[in-house]
Amino acid sequence: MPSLQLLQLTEHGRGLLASRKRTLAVVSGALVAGGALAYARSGRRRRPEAANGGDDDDTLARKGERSGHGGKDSRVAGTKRRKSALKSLHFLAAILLKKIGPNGTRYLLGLMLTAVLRTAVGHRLAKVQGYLFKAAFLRRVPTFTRLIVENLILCFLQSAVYQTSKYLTGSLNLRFKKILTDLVHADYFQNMVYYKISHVDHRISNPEQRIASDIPKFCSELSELVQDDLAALAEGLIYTWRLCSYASPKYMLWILAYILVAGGAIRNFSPAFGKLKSTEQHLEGEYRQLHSRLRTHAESVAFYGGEKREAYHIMQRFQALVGHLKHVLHENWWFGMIQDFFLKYFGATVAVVLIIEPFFSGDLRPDSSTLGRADMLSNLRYHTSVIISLFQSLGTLSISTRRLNILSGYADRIRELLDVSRELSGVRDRSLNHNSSAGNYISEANHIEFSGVKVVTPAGNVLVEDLTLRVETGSNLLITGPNGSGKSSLFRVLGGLWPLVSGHIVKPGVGSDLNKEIFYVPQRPYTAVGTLREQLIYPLTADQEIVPLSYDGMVDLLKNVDLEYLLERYPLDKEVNWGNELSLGEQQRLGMARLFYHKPKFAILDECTSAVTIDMEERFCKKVRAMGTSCITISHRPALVAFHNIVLSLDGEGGWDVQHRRDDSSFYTEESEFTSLETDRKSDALTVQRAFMNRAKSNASLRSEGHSYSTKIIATSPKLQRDQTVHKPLVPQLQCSPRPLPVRAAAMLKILVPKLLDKQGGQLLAVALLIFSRTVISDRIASLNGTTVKFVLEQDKAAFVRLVGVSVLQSAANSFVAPSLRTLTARLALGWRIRMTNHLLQYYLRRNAFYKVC
Ligand SMILES: Nc1ncnc2c1ncn2[C@@H]1O[C@H](COP(=O)(O)OP(=O)(O)OP(=O)(O)O)[C@@H](O)[C@H]1O
Repeated sequence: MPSLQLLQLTEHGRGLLASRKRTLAVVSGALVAGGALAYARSGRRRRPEAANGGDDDDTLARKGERSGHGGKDSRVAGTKRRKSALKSLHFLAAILLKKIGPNGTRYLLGLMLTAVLRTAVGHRLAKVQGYLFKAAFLRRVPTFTRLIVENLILCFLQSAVYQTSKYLTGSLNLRFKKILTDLVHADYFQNMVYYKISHVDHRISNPEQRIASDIPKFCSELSELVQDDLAALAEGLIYTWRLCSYASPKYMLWILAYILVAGGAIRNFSPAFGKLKSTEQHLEGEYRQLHSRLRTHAESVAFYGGEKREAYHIMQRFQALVGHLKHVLHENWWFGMIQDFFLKYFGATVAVVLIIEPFFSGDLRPDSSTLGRADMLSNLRYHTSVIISLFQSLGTLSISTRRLNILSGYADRIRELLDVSRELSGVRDRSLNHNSSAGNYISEANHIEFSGVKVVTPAGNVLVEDLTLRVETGSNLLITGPNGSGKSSLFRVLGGLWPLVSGHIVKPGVGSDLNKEIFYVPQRPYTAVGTLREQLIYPLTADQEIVPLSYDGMVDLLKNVDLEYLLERYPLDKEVNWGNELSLGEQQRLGMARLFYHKPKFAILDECTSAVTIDMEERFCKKVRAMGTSCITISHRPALVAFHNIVLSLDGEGGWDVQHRRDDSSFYTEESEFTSLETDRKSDALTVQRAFMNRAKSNASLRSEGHSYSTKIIATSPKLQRDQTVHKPLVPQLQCSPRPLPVRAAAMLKILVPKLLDKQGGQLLAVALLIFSRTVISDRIASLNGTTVKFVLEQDKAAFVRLVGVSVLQSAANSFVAPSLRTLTARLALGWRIRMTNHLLQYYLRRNAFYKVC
């Protein structure tokens, strides 16, 4: 803004200005025309893209956006969507305010206080800087020195208050994050909602993205908005009061009128930023999910050699994300031009008029004396600060709608997750209600009983019809049937993972987690990352143990399943990713040891011995029996029939039958009333049953031999001498000798800008050109401000009006250059992201690198 130095503009300078004005007008016109042409072209380019179709979410989202400009229906739908998103924002804001607590309240109050302090310090600084102008003009050195010292102190205070305000904003952000994350977790970890969301409900595609990314972004943007708006409110109020007290209130009214009209006009153009943000987060989530899937199934993909297929899938998702990001950049670009023009640059011209007007005809008009000119400079400096601060604060408040719009995009996704989680966490409660009108409920008893239970998949396929079966404590049930007949699904219903659609279930431990009384051992037991001890006591944590598991206890448990060598291989406190390091058989044996530790009343063994030796399977069954635990075993192995006194056979088409072992070891049959034609699947089930009957006899003779074949082999084999020395890893470790910085920078540059004349190089040059244009325009604006002061001193109204015209042109040029620069920089960043991703994926998906790095 005005400076003393600029007062020294000469006649020659004015001449130069006149010729430059023409140049500037031509350049501005060219830039605006170029911008309009580029916009029209990019709009045309996008249309065929959409016409080509592609059913990805991005295209759909864009279709939705665009159709919003067309049909009335879609406009109504757009308005409804926006309203619902804003409702979500209100909903979350109400929760945050309710749960903010004393600490959060302190942060909020602190932010209010710092906002007022910042304004007060800023106001005093504006005054002091005005006095500085006056002291310099009158050459009063002692006053000037005192003011410089005060100015320095105020600057320090301002930076201290600003940093405090940043700290408080960060703390408020953390508080918000904690409240929302706790709230989501409370339902998400209740009643197996985390399972139901992805396996049963399917309304929410990637909950982890919403929890780990949407919540932090929402909280960070909300706390920033609170800080900015509080500061803007404090500045708005204080500067309005000041302006009205030393000049006329009409200036304030003009500013307000301008901001309201400009803000209203901008709002009409605004794209649905909330929806765009929501789609962006959705696509980011899908892309990340594919990467996590690859990590989880790295071994299988590597064995199949499926990296090309995976790369294709990942790149497809990445392309959808990039397409959407480009669309967002485009929307930001054209909207940024309109917003910047009205609120920043043309607003600045209006501000200049409001700053200068009282010096031509108002209360601040200078007299011709030296003191009068000095006063005028001082007032001009102060008045400029007041008007600019008022414009800025009202501008900040008026763009809050746009920021709220973006926030509502996150809010909608978070609220959706909260609603679905809450709904799913309440499902169990309905079936726990004994007076359920539907007649389906779960109640407590010492045994397990199914009465008229129907098992239906989330897709609606009936697997078991009207099952009636009772398993007393002490008896053991074997469940058999062809693949996909619903064996595991029966326990999904028993455990409450799938809803009980009809019938009555009785089981111990109702209302608590499945594992308390009924312990589930799956085929691939879940092995959490942690120490060996943590695997054995899972899902308990050390502080939940009633009697802590001692080292000797661990040795006993592991000896039972021949895994004691793990104690030698892994130090006790070493955290290991057991799922990656143990074979399936070892993992199954670890799962058995876990069962021995928990000693539940009932154990559901879901093909949990499929990968261990027959000998180990027998030992396991005997041990479980000796523990007094009743087994409900799902298995295709006929050998296991000897350990069970009930066999339930499912045919996968709703039918079932139960065979009870009599004391004489023969079975009698109890069939379901549900009969169907003798299909292939039914005959499969019969074959399995027959095999059970035959194996039951042969197993009895085998058992009489005392020792199994494998036991003999193990007994005669020499004992393994375990070498205590530490072996060097056989897989070569990555050599990480750090390369010098210039070499790394050169390598990075080679990836990011391989050629100066390609697309990225061109963008880089365009950014440089735009930065240069911006500097030229800023320089012109600075000269213009100086010239303005000169015209005020000379009271040359005609020259001032001409200058305002030039200022409008400069504003137009700037409102093209600034958003274009932002967009181009963001496009450059996106281009580099694409390059880096392609470069990394090329190596990551080659020669099974994705498997090796895990
Ligand atoms: N989340 C789900 N949504 C829809 N259908 C499912 C879901 N989970 C399982 N199913 C279907 O339910 C059927 C029964 O599955 P289940 O896992 O109970 O079979 P199973 O008898 O244990 O088979 P297997 O012997 O192969 O382990 C299968 O056809 C399966 O495709």
